[in-house]
Amino acid sequence: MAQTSETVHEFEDEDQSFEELGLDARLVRALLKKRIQKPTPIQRVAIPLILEGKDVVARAKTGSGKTFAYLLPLLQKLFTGNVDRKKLAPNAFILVPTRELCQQVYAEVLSLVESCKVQLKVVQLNSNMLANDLRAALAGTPDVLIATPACVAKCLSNGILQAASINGSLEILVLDEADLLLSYGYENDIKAFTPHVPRSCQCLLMSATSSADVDKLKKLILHNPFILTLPEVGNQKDDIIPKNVQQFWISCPASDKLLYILAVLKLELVQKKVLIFTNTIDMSFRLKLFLEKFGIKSAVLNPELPQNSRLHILEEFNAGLFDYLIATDVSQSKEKDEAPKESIVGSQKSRRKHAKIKLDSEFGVVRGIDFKNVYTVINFEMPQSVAGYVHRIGRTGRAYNSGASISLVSTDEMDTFEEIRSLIGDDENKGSISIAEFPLLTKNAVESLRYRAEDVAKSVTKIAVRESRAQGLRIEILNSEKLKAHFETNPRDLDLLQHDKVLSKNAPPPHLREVPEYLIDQTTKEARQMVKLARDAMGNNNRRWGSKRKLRKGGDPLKATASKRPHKKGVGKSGSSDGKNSNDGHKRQRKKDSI
Ligand SMILES: Nc1ncnc2c1ncn2[C@@H]1O[C@H](COP(=O)(O)OP(=O)(O)OP(=O)(O)O)[C@@H](O)[C@H]1O
Repeated sequence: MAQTSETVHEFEDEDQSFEELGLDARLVRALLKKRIQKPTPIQRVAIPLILEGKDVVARAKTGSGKTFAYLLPLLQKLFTGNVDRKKLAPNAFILVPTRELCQQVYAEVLSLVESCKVQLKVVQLNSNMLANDLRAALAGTPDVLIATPACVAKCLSNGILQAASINGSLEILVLDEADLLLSYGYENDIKAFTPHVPRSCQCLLMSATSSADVDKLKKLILHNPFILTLPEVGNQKDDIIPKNVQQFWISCPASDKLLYILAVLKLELVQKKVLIFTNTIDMSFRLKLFLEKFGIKSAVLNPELPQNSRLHILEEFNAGLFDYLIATDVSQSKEKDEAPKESIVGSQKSRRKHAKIKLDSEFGVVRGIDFKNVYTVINFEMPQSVAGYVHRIGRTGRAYNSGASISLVSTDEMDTFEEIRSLIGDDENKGSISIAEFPLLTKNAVESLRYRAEDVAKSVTKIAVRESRAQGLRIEILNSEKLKAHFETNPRDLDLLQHDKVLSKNAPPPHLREVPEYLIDQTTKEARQMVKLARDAMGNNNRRWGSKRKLRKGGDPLKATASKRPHKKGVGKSGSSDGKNSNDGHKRQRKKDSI
């Protein structure tokens, strides 16, 4: 396919409104309902080009609003164009790498279509659906299809979608998270599909990083694309992480990671909500069990769980029903390659009886998923690539909200970390872009918790992990069935199930729920107080674009202290204890705006 490209460098008017970009009034109103007033830079450039019918390759940072950058003009074209009611295949295909993303994009499209009160049929398909269900979903030919490439390939090979129909109907094709599509193994699926994409079809390719894979896709699919590389994105190596995310790291032995994360969380040195990444499912459960002994409740998210549960966990976390989510990033672990693997449902005996449960190869929580209001991302285990790091950190600081990340780096992980650091940019002059040592955690603070942490860590044995993993899975399978039934009648009910249930057989001992004041040194107390003040100053709400509300200057303790390390004086002994544990008083509330 022909390959001429044009690069857009300048994005003049920062005050341009959605109307000025040529967006339909109905869409503008729908956005206002979501409290979205002003376009982001990528939206300012991409929307007019897409409305003009240009092929576009857009590369912009994580969380920069790429989804609306293509969705808004795509929907407008379908609203205002002459939709062919007799067509035999959808007019628009949106291909994404994971089911979670399918669901997320689907929900976004549906809410816009509903708000705009237009007649458009939208479906999402996944490759787990039976041929009959796929056929039923495609009956009456939807206008927009959201699916993984594997699912489209399956529909083609089963004759559920006809190549000729696609060729006759497809007007817009979007490859979202293009930097991922090939690494998720969809190359053959995409190759099976592209010959049927008509020459006239407008193709859009969205990505957060540039890579050989993106180039490959570009060559495979696009005609004369406009390549959008935002000035703020540029080509510099250090600019792929939003500037509003402060990155920190802590050096610690692998065997002390539980102790360090306990100190960071229990001493309240970071802001909530917190998203913690591990590389294996077992490690997620180990961490969950460990933390719950100290009264820190968390939910785990991994590819072993049924899809309903995964979606529900994401919804609940986004709605603010719990503050700590431990996500297994299988893209960074061997577990990905081991799928399908044996289930660990139940005991050894019952395990033999159970069929194998596959890890879901279309699972992905790291990339593209729009976690709402995550302030802190913690790499409990380091990702194994720079791209993995960028996408994990990109789960905070979304939509120009502020955020922070902390990577716990052991000696074994130092090489990877150095590589990440050199690619992300880590020199003195780059200020907040560099990955700084986490300044709020003192050696004393860590040591004060060592005895308790080591004691508890010993009790979280391999068997305990296995059992709780099996129990967690059992609960979620039950949940999943309930969810299925329940959501048919109450699609928006979030309160049915609780995903951050305690899995330990024994209730957490009361004395571990509180850290006695005498154990906390003065520096840590001050750091904790600063984090609390910052949280109060922000109302624990991250800012949105277009909002007049700004962070109080110097209100963020990490910014204030990133450059100066705390003095490591002796442990302050104070007999007083306010004994407050934010988890204990945590109220399960529904936050309306983030559903
Ligand atoms: N113009 C806007 N003003 C305010 N918020 C916005 C705007 N556009 C999008 N958002 C919000 O910003 C968040 C991030 O958007 P989106 O998921 O599209 O980012 P992304 O660039 O696709 O990120 P990633 O590369 O991680 O997938 C979403 O919650 C979205 O609702």
